[in-house]
Amino acid sequence: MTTTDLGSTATFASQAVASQFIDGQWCEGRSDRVLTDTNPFDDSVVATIRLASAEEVDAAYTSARAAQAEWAATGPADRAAVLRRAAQILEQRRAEIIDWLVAESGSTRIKADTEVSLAIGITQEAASFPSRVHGSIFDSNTPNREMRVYRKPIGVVGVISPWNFPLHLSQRSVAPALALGNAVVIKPASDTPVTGGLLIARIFEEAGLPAGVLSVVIGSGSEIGDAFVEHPVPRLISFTGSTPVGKQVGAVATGGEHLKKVALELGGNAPLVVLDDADLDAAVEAAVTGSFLHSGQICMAVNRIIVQAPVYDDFVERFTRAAQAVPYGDPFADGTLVGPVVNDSQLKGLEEKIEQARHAGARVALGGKIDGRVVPPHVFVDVTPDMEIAREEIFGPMVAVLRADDEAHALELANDHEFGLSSAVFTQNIDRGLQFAHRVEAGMTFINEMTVQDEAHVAFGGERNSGLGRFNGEWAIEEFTTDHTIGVTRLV
Ligand SMILES: NC(=O)C1=CN([C@@H]2O[C@H](COP(=O)(O)OP(=O)(O)OC[C@H]3O[C@@H](n4cnc5c(N)ncnc54)[C@H](OP(=O)(O)O)[C@@H]3O)[C@@H](O)[C@H]2O)C=CC1
Ligand SMILES: O=C(O)c1ccc(O)c(O)c1
Repeated sequence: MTTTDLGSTATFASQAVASQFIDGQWCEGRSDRVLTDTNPFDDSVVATIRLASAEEVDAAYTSARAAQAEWAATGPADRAAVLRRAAQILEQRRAEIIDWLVAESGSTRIKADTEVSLAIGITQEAASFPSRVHGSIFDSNTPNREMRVYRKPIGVVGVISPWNFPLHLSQRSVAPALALGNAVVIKPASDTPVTGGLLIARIFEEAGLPAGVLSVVIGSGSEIGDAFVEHPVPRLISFTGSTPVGKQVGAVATGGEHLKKVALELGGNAPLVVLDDADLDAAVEAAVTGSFLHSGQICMAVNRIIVQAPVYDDFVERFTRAAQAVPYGDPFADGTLVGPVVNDSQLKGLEEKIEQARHAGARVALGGKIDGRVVPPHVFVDVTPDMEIAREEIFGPMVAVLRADDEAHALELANDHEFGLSSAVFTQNIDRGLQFAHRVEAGMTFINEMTVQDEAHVAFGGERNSGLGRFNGEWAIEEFTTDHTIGVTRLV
């Protein structure tokens, strides 16, 4: 049972949130479709929301454009104060937010608590941005002229977020964009309209963000997605989700009538490499958490464990034993690491992956009976790189273990996929680890740590089909601002 009544009243911070939030108003959508938002563990209804039509998308962007100039002109200290208040409110309402994340997205309490901390971290980091933005002045080759480069907000940012870390993966675009003087419209995933957007609206409403600067439209990507992306107002679309949809969003954003920037954080297929001099206890612990936290529904999750031959059998035995002890089931229960997957579509995909892996000849070192949407941790060993379980993003509580003949073969296996987001290598020789890490084709590589890492002041993002751009810290300042060169000539 949750400690917060999340029935059809669907409230957060004493505000009914089962609606659209446009230009500072909580209002009904005008689509003829109603979204029934359900708990993936027990199918209980957590909210019912009439969806937005393209008209609401237009109203949200129009109000954002109208409000943005005044918000950008707000002093840096005042903008920073709103972000700091939002971080305080996130902390004050941590328990209620955790209940919402568990009920709406099937998050375990451990993961939900981590996600609230991540969202607070990026909000606090964003609060430092207003005073960190600066321009440059250059001497000119033209007499009596000065060349000035002003760093300005982009204008209006459209944020499309996924269901796996709905609060944080919206907030890590929304908070920096707002802090830097932009206005924002969020379209959260249909599985998580409240934790992916409407909670954020309520938090910034309470923090004193002026009306219109932030709006949230609830609608399905297939119905309003193109209208949301190709609208003339947004100057940047910040998308987090699958690679196929991300490519589609990128094509619409750059191929439509109104060209705009895109920031894409897409899929992953993280390798965790165990070299022959690794601390196996550390490698096992990191591989378990990295593979099974949030049922593996993380873009940085360990999908492949690549183990150098001399330690392969020992690692497989220890890892399988540790995976067997992973608590799975009711996400409300303290200690659960593996709760339900988010919806039947994801469940079907995982059932197919299990069959494909068995059929391809992978040995099932650990499995179990699926109960509802709870998939027990699965470990496939003796996997070869040609198998789909090694090539495709898994996004579930399962992992493939591959044997490497030597270090060079381990690197070849680690890079043998289309993605390039996160990765890890275990060795007790740091210089060996660094040399290996530099040759991994990824945006992030961790030596002697699991692959799921995110620090608000450090570059986050991927290479190849894992996306375009970086989040966090100075990289977010770059992403959510633009340069305006102004030449100043004094007539003599
Ligand atoms: N890198 C990451 O962090 C994540 C990766 N994934 C990957 O995506 C797969 C499926 O997850 P899912 O959530 O369905 O991811 P999707 O990529 O399908 O959805 C992500 C977001 O994009 C929206 N969207 C869908 N179609 C369009 C469109 N044509 N134009 C604009 N926006 C659109 C979705 O809205 P709606 O929900 O209404 O469809 C959602 O808000 C997972 O199996 C995993 O591989 C998923 C989540 C996070
Ligand atoms: O894309 C993701 O799955 C994901 C999850 C957690 C994070 O902190 C993050 O930056 C990305």
